[in-house]
Amino acid sequence: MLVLVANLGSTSFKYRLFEMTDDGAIDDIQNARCLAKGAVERIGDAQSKCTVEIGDWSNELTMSVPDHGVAVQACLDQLTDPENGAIEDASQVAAIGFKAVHGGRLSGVFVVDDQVLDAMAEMNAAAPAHNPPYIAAMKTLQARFPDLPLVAAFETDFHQTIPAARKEYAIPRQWADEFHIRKWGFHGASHRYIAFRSAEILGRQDARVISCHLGGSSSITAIENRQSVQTTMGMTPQTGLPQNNRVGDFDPFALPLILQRTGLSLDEALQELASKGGLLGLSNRSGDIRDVEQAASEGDSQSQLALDVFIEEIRRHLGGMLVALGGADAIVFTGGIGENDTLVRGRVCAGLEQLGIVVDPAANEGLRDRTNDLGEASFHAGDSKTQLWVIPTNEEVIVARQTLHALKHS
Ligand SMILES: Nc1ncnc2c1ncn2[C@@H]1O[C@H](COP(=O)(O)OP(=O)(O)O)[C@@H](O)[C@H]1O
Ligand SMILES: CC(=O)OP(=O)(O)O
Ligand SMILES: [Mg+2]
Repeated sequence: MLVLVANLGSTSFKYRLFEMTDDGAIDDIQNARCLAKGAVERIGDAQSKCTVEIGDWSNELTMSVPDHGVAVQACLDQLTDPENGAIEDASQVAAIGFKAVHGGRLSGVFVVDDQVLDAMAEMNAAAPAHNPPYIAAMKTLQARFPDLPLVAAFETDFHQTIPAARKEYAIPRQWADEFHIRKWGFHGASHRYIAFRSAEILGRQDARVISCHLGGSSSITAIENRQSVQTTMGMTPQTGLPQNNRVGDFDPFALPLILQRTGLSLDEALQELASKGGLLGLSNRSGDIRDVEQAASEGDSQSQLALDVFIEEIRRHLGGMLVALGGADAIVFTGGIGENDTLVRGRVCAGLEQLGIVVDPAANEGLRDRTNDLGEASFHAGDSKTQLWVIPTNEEVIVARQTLHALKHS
């Protein structure tokens, strides 16, 4: 059975086509053969990088990809390309699984129908960078392939195990009960993959792991017994760490002042916080950490500050996670920044020897030369009580297994 997985990130579009030969459990992450994968980075920029790998054939090109709709179309064209494609036409695919973000009252895995689309649309204002492109992509695909099941695996699902004391806001009770205002948490597919994969690497199911997913969007999750017990994102993916261009944690009582002084409406101010905040707002240059680091190294003080705030926020939350878990067996870095950014990893883990966290700087610097075939490597010193790892995330395999599970059991 072929399952196509679509992952629409805040800055990217990624897809993988899997061949699934079983109907086993969601945690059977080694049991899915990837036939094709592709990605578009820096969506919306003049220069988006598009990569594709199908069997032995691979290609990379730079072009303008203005939005996720164009990216989804390009993926279908690549997959069905008569010369290098993986399939002749989309009817060979049994289902498309989506790494869907916010379903509000719906948290779990669902075959997409009007009710699912309505629940997602109710959350458009809460997840403006994510839900509208997902809904658009789902509607386009529904219209084009009416017989093809679409499955939404919501990111919030993995965080259902967080205890009440760590997910309730201190707000009037009625708002929480009637409007589902609480910390939902996101990046569930990525943190779940890290939970399963780190348990395999550490050889224990009961490990205490801190998963740092740092990318266009970033969040940290504390994991115990392969379950989420604390996370940084809240009611919406705007909260927690500063994101590429979204604000992160912020005091709502600053809003009246902003409205008064700028003359913006509430909607306009929220739109700015969700598109001109984060690394972009702080640096006043770019939401991409590669640009921010480059500018900081050339002496741009605002970019340096953006980097420092990002790192301090990661460390603040890391402290909270370490206390929640009573210490960690491993800290894992993943996502576009976590997997690639030596400087961020080194600074996040620096000076924590008293807590039993000791970096091997040479191992961190030379990590790329030591990875296994999944791109994984550790960078802790021999006397570190906590292991430090880079584990490239594989959100798509989690969604593929969830999709298979939903099809077999719906
Ligand atoms: N080589 C690199 N060094 C540092 N950061 C990188 C590198 N490659 C990608 N990134 C960062 O990763 C981000 C994309 O991460 P990703 O997890 O793919 O994002 P998302 O799914 O949120 O769109 C980019 O915005 C960029 O800042
Ligand atoms: C919250 C979320 O899913 O983030 P992204 O896909 O942008 O990494
Ligand atoms: Mg992502």
